[in-house]
Amino acid sequence: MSREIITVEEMRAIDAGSAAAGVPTRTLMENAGRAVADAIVARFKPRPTAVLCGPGNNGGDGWVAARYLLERGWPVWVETLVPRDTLKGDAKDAAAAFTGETYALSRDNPRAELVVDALFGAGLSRPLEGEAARAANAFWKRADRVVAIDVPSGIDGDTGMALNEISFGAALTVTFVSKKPAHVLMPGRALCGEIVVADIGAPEDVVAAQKVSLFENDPSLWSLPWPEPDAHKNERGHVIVASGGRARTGAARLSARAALRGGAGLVTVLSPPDALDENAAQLTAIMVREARDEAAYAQAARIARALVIGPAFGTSDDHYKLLLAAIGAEPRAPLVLDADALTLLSPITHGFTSRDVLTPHVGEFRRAFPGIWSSSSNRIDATRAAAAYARCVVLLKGPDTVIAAPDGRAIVNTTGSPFLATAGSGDVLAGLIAALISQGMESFEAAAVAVWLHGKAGERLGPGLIAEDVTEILPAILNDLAPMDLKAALNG
Ligand SMILES: NC(=O)C1=CN([C@@H]2O[C@H](COP(=O)(O)OP(=O)(O)OC[C@H]3O[C@@H](n4cnc5c(N)ncnc54)[C@H](O)[C@@H]3O)[C@@H](O)[C@H]2O)[C@H](O)CC1
Ligand SMILES: [K+]
Repeated sequence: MSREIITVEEMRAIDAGSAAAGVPTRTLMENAGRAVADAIVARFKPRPTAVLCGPGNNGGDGWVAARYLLERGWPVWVETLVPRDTLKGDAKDAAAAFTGETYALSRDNPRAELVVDALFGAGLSRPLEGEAARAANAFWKRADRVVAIDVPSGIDGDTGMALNEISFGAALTVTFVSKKPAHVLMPGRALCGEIVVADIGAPEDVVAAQKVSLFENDPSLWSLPWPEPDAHKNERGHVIVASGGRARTGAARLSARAALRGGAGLVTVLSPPDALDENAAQLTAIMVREARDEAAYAQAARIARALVIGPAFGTSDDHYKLLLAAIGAEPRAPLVLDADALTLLSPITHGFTSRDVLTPHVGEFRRAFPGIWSSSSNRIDATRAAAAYARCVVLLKGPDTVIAAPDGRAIVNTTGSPFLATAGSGDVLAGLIAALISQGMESFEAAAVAVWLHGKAGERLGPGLIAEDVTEILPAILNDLAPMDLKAALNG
């Protein structure tokens, strides 16, 4: 399956391009409606089904789907938001071809056990109101009975948000060509249920002409840096993690352990003198190095293959100086900056490099990039703008983590579980990113891989998860991803 995500505007361009290339929009609509009927028939047994049709082409898809369901003997009828004779273009043709029962959308209609939501799709331009809002509210708690065409009506295709918080929710959403941002961003993703992406016959070159640079995270987008059979630990990179002071050291150790599990050959915790014993007492495979002053942080930045600063690091003026010493070292390792490092640098005015990674959650992002946050309509645009502005990789954490590179590439992650929202989870993520960078991955890809693995760990662990578990389950997840020849070699 294609992992590309296209915007509503790109979808419109594909629509127009298809028509210009000889595939009429009426054909696309026919294919779209049939794909919806196919998806329904494959998942549900015949049952009283209402197709709620809106005024535009989303409604048109609904009329086509209703026709195919009727042809297959389903007990199906249409409930239309606007009189059939006011429809235009393809939707008018599609409606004319439907011979089954048709009602105006209202609360007095026969009771449906399945509802196909074909009210609004890509053309939603204002909040749901009137009968459409009433229907959305009526089915809000019955998403298990709803199949949405393109997006659940009320959800903006580009943002995944409902304009006035009124929308449908669905058990199944059938969309066309590729997913849209609303299918990967929250709350849209959660309101879509299962998502089916149907091929509706848009010519491949027309789709390719959009030069999409936004993707849903998936192992098909990257390859992990598996060690060669004769690998030496020095080739797998050295990650250094800066520790906070006394009684603030756990976060750095979580990060460091994740870096080791993530495949870094060597990992060192860089410790202030007062925390040296505390760190040393709890580390074995991970090394500890004392760091007294700015020179020590600059030195660490020079010798590491990736340097993590931020987890419980500290936010005093002295910490600011240590951070700047590391940033200013030349040459220096890529930096993974999280938590306190972001606080120290906010609002960000500093230019980084495309090898550096900033990993803010929303609160940190707003402080780091206040202007960008307030002027962006969704998390993808915000993260892309931040990456371009700071000239580094920016990873905006959340249930729909977005990773953006300064060149405009962006990935939205959809693995994960709410149980990852726990103490230390972000520290583990930062360490994992550094581990992958230290093994030679490009920072943008390293960030994408780390988020994917972190999310998978969350899915496998579920309730009761603590940050330490995320690190400890990595071998199982990595083993599943290992190429067959490596697995064969491991198994003798
Ligand atoms: N692009 C493709 O390849 C295909 C798209 N298909 C389907 O078409 C819709 C998009 O259709 P469009 O006509 O542009 O938009 P809508 O049907 O979503 O609605 C537009 C219509 O509704 C009015 N409107 C907008 N918001 C509201 C509101 N809150 N209340 C009342 N009225 C509203 C707006 O002014 C327009 O008049 C896409 O999602 C696909 O499902 C295809 O058929 C297949 C090819
Ligand atoms: K819809």
